[in-house]
Amino acid sequence: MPSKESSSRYKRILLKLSGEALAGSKGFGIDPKVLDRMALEIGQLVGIGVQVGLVIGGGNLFRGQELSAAGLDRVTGDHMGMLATVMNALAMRDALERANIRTRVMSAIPMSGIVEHYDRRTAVRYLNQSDVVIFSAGTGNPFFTTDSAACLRGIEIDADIVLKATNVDGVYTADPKKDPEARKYDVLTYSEVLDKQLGVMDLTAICLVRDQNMPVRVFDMNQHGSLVRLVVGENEGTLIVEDTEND
Ligand SMILES: Nc1ncnc2c1ncn2[C@@H]1O[C@H](COP(=O)(O)OP(=O)(O)O)[C@@H](O)[C@H]1O
Ligand SMILES: O=c1ccn([C@@H]2O[C@H](COP(=O)(O)OP(=O)(O)O)[C@@H](O)[C@H]2O)c(=O)[nH]1
Repeated sequence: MPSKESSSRYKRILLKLSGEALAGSKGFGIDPKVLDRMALEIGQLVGIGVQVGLVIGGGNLFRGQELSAAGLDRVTGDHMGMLATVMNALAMRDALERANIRTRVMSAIPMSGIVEHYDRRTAVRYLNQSDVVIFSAGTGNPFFTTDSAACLRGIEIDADIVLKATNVDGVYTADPKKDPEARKYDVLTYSEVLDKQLGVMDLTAICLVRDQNMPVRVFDMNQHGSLVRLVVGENEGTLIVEDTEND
């Protein structure tokens, strides 16, 4: 294994995992095999000295918008979605701890006896002692997404980059699942994402990272080893930054 500090281009990252990614091929719920593989890859980062903050979505269990379309009150649906992210966080903590990786779960919604309430200074202290910190319950507010939560927490903890692990291998000129002609970008600016309405991340999240100049990389974590490869400097996925000239 490479020596600490030497091989990583980042000291601290915020990794966003979609809830769907945890469901594996089943499409719903949590696949323990997927959790174990992700824990392994996250453990490799900790092993080379990277501090890891994690935000996990809830789409494998509940999404407020979908529940609302089915007739539920939207805010109630969003509360259910946020609670789903706490369940995913508990499952991920379990997998990480089984792999001997010290892990903390914090929640934006107080949940005494189950997880700690989110506190930025405490989170940074944990990260500095190499604990993985999972930020659950999104932003704590309805009408937001876990992409926004990931960008928010990434900015708050002063991460070097927000890494969005999703089910496509980057940002394309159009949705690659619908347009076979779509071409992948290696790098693009926040303004291009907004102007071209590239739908890989919600606009609230993109505006937040643009305003704080926080780089984002979108990549496919289903490709084994992609997380470690990009952290050690390989060109995985698509980088979104302020100015593509200076990258
Ligand atoms: N221009 C685009 N480039 C890449 N993916 C896109 C684009 N437009 C839409 N998508 C879709 O965005 C999806 C990923 O975003 P999202 O569903 O928010 O991810 P997650 O559930 O991982 O948060 C992909 O499944 C992809 O089909
Ligand atoms: O700050 C937040 C984050 C999430 N959610 C709710 O939690 C659900 C699950 O999150 P998301 O859809 O972002 O999960 P992912 O698509 O990443 O699995 C969302 O649909 C919302 O209903 C919310 O209300 N506020």
